[in-house]
Amino acid sequence: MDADKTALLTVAQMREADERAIAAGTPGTTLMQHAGDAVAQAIARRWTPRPLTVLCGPGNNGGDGFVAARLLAQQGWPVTVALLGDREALRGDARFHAHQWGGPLVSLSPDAVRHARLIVDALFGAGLSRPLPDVAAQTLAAARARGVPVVAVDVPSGVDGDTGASLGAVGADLTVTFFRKKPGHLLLPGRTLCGEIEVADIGIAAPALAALQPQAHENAPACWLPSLPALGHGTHKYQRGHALVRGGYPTTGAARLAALGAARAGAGLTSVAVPAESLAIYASHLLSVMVQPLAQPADLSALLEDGRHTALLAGPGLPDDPVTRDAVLTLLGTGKPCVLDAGALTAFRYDPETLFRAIEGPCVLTPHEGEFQRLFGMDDADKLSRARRAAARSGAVLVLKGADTVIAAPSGLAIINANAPSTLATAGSGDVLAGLVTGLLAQGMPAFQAAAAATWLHGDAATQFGPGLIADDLPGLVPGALARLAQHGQAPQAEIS
Ligand SMILES: NC(=O)C1=CN([C@@H]2O[C@H](COP(=O)(O)OP(=O)(O)OC[C@H]3O[C@@H](n4cnc5c(N)ncnc54)[C@H](O)[C@@H]3O)[C@@H](O)[C@H]2O)[C@@H](O)CC1
Ligand SMILES: [K+]
Repeated sequence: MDADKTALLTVAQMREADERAIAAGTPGTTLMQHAGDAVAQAIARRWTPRPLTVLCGPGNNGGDGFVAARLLAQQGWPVTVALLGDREALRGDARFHAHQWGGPLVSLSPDAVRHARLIVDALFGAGLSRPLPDVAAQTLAAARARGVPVVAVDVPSGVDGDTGASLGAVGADLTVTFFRKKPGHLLLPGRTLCGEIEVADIGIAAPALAALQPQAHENAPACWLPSLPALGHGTHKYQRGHALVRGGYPTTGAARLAALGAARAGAGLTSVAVPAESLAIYASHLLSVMVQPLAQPADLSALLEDGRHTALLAGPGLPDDPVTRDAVLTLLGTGKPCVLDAGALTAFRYDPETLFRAIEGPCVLTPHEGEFQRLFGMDDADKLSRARRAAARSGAVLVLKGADTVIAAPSGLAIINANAPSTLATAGSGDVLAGLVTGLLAQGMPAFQAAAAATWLHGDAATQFGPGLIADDLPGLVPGALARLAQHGQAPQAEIS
C-alpha cells in the first residue's frame, strides 16, 4: 500500500478531481457511467437478483443511480427508479443518464419501497449542506424499518462528507464511494452510518491526487512505516532510547500501564519517577521498568540533569494540581520530546496559554473529549477542525481520542484512525496509548508519525484480543501488532508530508 491510497479528499477536492479528469479528456458522462457501474458490480457481488428500488436525487448522485439501475436491469434484476423531483428538471450528465433509463419510474415516497428487497440510495452525495428533505428521510426510514438492505452511493444521503455530521441521514449497509474516501466516511456518526465502505476507481488518474495536496489521511502503516524505528544487528539498548514516565501516588496503575506501553513500543530503557512513598508499590509490579524515587517534587529536575532520557511522559495518574503543573513545565523545559495526557493537561485548564508557551520541542497531547474541552474550550466545530485548530494553537501534535481518533499536526496535516475496536473503551487504555507514543518518540520517531503509529498499534493490539479486553492486556499484545506490520510489505518510498 502506498500513502496515496490513504488520502482523504474534502468535498471540494473531490469536485476538483472530477473537473481535472474531465479537463484531461474523460467526459463527465463517462465518470458517471463508471460510478454507476461500480455500484452495480458491488451489488451483484453481494446479492442475487431481487426486487430493487433505486432512489435517485436531483443532482449527479442521482445520475449514478440511473446508471446502476440500467446496468442491473440489463442483468435481469427487477428494478424501479423512484425519483425526487422531475426528470425534466435534471441537468448535465445526470440528465443524460436519466434519459437512458427506460424502465419503471415513480415519484419518491415511502410507498415506492414497499415491495423492494434491496434499496440503492442515490439521493444526495457528500456535498449536501442542508437537511435531507422530509420525503427522502421518510422513504429511507421506511426501507430501514422493514430491514431491507440499503446500498448508499458516495455517502448515505444526509452525511456531510467533510465532517461526518448527519443532516438527517438514515444509514446504509454498504457505501460505495469514488476515487478516495472523504473524512465523513471515518468521522462519527458518518462512519457508523456508512456500514461497509468500498472505494471504487472511476477512471480519475492517480497523479491528479498530488495536485490536490490532500491534508488528511486514513491511518495505515503506509502513513508512518518508513520512520518506524528498526532494529539492526548489534543494536545496543542505549541506541533504542530511554523513556521516562512521571508516576503519581496514590493512583499508580496508570503510570505503570504507560511505562509498559513505552517498553513494549521498543524503548531500550524505561523509567518511572515516582513519589518516594510509593516506591514499593511501583517496584513490586515492574520488573523491566526502572523505578526512581523522588523525595521532593524538585528532584525531577535533578533526575533530568542526567540527560540520557530521550522522551518524557506526564499525566497518567497525576492530579491536576500545581505540583503536576510544575512537573510538566520542568519536562517541557528540557526541550526533549514530551507526551502530555490526563492530569498533565487538565492542570492547565485555567491557564492553557502557560502550557502552550512552554511547548517548544516535539510534543504530543493526548486528550479525550473532556480533557480537550477543558483545555481548548467548547466549540461546535467538527472533530477534524477542532483537532487541527488545537494543534496550531498549542504547537503540539494533537491526538484527539475516541472511536474516530484524529491526529493533527500544527501544519494542518491530519490522520483519522478507523482501526479502533470498541473494546478499547476500558479504563487505562489511554494510559497505554500515551506510553506507546512515548516509547516511539524515545527511539527518535517524529512526533506526528509516532502519534499515528501508536494509535494504530493500540487498535491493532486490541483487535487481536476480542471481548473481555482490559488495559492490563494491551502492552502484551503490542508485539503481535508490531509483527503484523510485516504483512504490510515493503516500506513505501515516501510517507505523507
Ligand atoms: N462528474 C462528476 O462530478 C461526478 C459526480 N459523481 C456523483 O455526483 C455526486 C455529486 O453530485 P452533485 O454535486 O450534483 O450533488 P448531489 O447529487 O448531492 O445533488 C445536489 C443537488 O441537489 C440540490 N440540493 C441540495 N440539497 C438539497 C435539498 N435539501 N433539497 C433539494 N435539493 C437539494 C442541489 O441544488 C443540487 O442540485 C457525487 O456524490 C457522485 O455520486 C459521480 O458520478 C462521478 C462523477
Ligand atoms: K447517497
